[in-house]
Amino acid sequence: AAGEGRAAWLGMLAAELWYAAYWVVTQSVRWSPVRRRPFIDRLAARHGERLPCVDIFVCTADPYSEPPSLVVSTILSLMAYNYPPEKLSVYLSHDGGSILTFYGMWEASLFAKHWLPFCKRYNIEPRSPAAYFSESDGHQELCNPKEWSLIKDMFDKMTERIDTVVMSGKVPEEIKASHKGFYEWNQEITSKNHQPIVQILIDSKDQNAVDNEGKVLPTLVYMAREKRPQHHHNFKAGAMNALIRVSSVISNSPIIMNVDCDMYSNNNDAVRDALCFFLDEEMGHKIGFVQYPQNYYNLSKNNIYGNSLHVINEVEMGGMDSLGGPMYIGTGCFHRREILCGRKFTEDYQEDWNAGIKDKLQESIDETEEKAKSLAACTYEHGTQWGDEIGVKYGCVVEDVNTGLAIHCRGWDSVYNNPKRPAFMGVGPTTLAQTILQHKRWSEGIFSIFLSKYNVFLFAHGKTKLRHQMGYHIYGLWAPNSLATLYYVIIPSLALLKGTSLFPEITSPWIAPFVYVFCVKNMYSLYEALLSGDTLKGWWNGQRMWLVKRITSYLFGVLDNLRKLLGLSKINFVVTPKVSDEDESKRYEQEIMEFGSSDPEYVIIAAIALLNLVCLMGGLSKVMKGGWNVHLDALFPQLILCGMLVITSIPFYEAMFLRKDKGRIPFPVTLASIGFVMLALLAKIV
Ligand SMILES: O=c1ccn([C@@H]2O[C@H](COP(=O)(O)OP(=O)(O)O[C@H]3O[C@H](CO)[C@@H](O)[C@H](O)[C@H]3O)[C@@H](O)[C@H]2O)c(=O)[nH]1
Ligand SMILES: [Mn+2]
Repeated sequence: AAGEGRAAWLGMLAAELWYAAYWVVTQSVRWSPVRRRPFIDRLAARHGERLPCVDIFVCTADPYSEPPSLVVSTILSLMAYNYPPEKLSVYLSHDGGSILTFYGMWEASLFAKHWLPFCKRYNIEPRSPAAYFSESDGHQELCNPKEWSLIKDMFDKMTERIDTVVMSGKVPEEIKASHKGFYEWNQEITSKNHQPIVQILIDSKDQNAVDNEGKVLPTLVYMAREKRPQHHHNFKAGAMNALIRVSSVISNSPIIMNVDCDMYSNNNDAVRDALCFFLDEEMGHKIGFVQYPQNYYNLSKNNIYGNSLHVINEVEMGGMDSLGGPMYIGTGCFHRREILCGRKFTEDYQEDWNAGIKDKLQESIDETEEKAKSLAACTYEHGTQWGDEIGVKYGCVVEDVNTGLAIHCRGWDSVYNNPKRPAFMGVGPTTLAQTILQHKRWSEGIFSIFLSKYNVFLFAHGKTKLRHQMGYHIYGLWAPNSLATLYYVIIPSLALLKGTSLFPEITSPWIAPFVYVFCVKNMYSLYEALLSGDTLKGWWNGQRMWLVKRITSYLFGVLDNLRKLLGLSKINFVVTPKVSDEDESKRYEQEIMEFGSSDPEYVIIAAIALLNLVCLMGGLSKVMKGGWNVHLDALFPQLILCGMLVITSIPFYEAMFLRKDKGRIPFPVTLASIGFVMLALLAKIV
C-alpha cells in the first residue's frame, strides 16, 4: 500500500502495537491462577465460638433508584448470618438522608424478631427474605408449611407497607409516634442539606433486644451523615469513612465487611470463611482484606449487556490473587479496621481479635448517638488525614480500587475467596443505558488513577510485583483502549470503500500473523468464557458489548478525564439504578436490546454500525465491478473485518429500521447517525 493510504496505515500500526502491549498486560494474571478453599470446621475446632466481632456496612444513596424494600431484604440477610449475633453489628449509611429508608429500617428491626429465628430453625438459604420466598415458593418442604406461609404473609405485608409509604412519599403520623428516630426529620430536610442522623435501632447489648424466642439480636444502626451544600461529600468513600468513625463508638469491631445495598448475603458461612483467612496461623498476619466476587442474580441467560463479569471473577481475580491479591472492588469485602485506617504492614504486628465494644456502655443510647453524630459531621474531617492516609480514599469515583492499591502498597496482601455458592448476589444493570453509565464511571475512575500520582506503575513501584501492577492495568487501560478500537472500526472500512488496501494481501505470507492473532485470540476468549460459565451466545453478546463499551463508555471515560485535567468538570458519582419499568424488564428477559432515548452514545453506536454497512456494500460492489482477481486479494482482510462488524451490529440495524417497540433506536438518532456517516464519507478521511 505504498504511498496511498500511508497515514491510515501508520495509524493501523499504532493501534496494533497498542493492542499487543495491552495483550501483554492481560497475560499477567493468566500465568498462575489460585483458587482458595477455607475449612470452617477447623476454624470451629480451633476457636469454637471465640470469634472476633464483625461490623457490616451497607451503603445506599437514593430511595428511588435503590428502593427501601430492596435495602431491607439485604439488611435482613446480613443480620441472619450464621454467626454469634452479639458479635454482629449492621450499619446502614443513607446518603439520600430520606425518612423513607429509615422507615424501612424500622420495619426491618421489627421483622427481624421473626425472621432470624425462622432462618436459624430451618437453616434456610438464602436469608434475604425476598430471595428466599421467590426461590422456595412451591418447594418449601424443609419447613413447617404453616409457619412458612405465616412468615411469608408477614413479609409480604411489610413489603407492601414499605412500598406504599415510598409511593406516597410520607410516613404516617401514627408510625412516626412509635420511634423517636422519625423526629429527626422536619420540613426543611433535603437530601443535600441536613444534620447528621444516627439511630441505634437495635442494641444487642440491651437485654430487651431479643427475638421472639428470647435470643439476642445483632446491633442495627441507621446513619445519614451530615450534608451541606457548601461541603463536598465525596460520595461513597465519604459514607464509608463516616461509617468507620460512627461504628467506632458503638461496636468498634476489628473486622469490617462492606456491601452495596443491593448485595444480599447468599451464603451463611461467608463471615466464617473470611475469618479462616484472617485467623490462619501461617499467612493470616499478612492479609489486609478478603475480597469476594461481585455476582448478579438478575442476569438474563445470554448476558445480552455483557454484565456477567464471569471472566473477571473466575479468571482474572484468581490470577491477581497469586500476585499479591485481588483489587478491592467496593462490595463483598472484609477488611481489618486497623488496615482500613492506614496501618502499615510490619512483621511483628499482632491483631487484638478481642477488640470491640462488647459490654453495655456506661452512657445512655442517646449519649452514644450524640457522640456518633459529631463524628458524622461535615467539618469533622477538616484538617485531618481522612480520605487520604486514613480510611477510604477520596478524589476518585472508583474509591475502592484506589484504597485497595494503597493497602497493597503499605505491604499487605489480600485474598480472593470465590466459594461455589456465591457469597453475595446483587442487581446488575439491565438496560444498555445503565451498563454504559456504569462502565463509564468505572473506566473513567480507573483511568484517572492512571493519570494521577497514584499511577500504579509509579506509586506501587518497588512495593508490589510488576505483574501485580500489570494486573491493575487490565482495567486501568480500558479507557484508552477506546481510541485504538475507534480507529480500527472506522478507518479500514472507509479505506475499503475507497479501494485502498491496509493489510497484506491474502496470498502473501505476511497475512499469517493477522490470521493467527484473529483466530487464536477469539478461540481463547471463547474458551475462557465457556469455562467461566458463559454460554456460546453469551460470549458472542459479550464481544458485541466490548465493542459498544469501547466506542461509548470508555471513550467518554477518556474525554471526561481530559475535561477534568483542563479543569472543565468535577468528579461525579452517578448511582446505577436498581429498578427498571415493566416494559423494559420484559425486553430484557427476551434479550432484546434497549435503546429508547436519544442519548449521544446511541448516535455513536448507530453511526458506526451504518458506516460499516455502507462500506461493506460499497467495497463488495467495487470488488465485483473491478473483477474479483484485481481487488479481492488486497481487500479481502478488510472485507472480513468490515463484515464481522456488520454481523455484530445486526441488533443495531434491527433497532433502527425494523423494531416498533418503545426500546427501538429513536428516529432522530438514526437521522443524526446518517448525517455523521455522510460527513465521514464526504470528508475523505482516508
Ligand atoms: O454518593 C454516593 C453514591 C453511591 N453510594 C453507594 O455506592 C454503592 C455503589 O453504587 P452503584 O451505583 O450500585 O455502583 P456500581 O457500579 O454497581 O458499584 C461498583 O462500583 C463502585 C465504584 O464505582 C463501588 O463503590 C461499588 O462497591 C461497586 O459495586 C451503592 O450502594 C450506592 O448506594 C453512596 O453511598 N453514596
Ligand atoms: Mn451496584
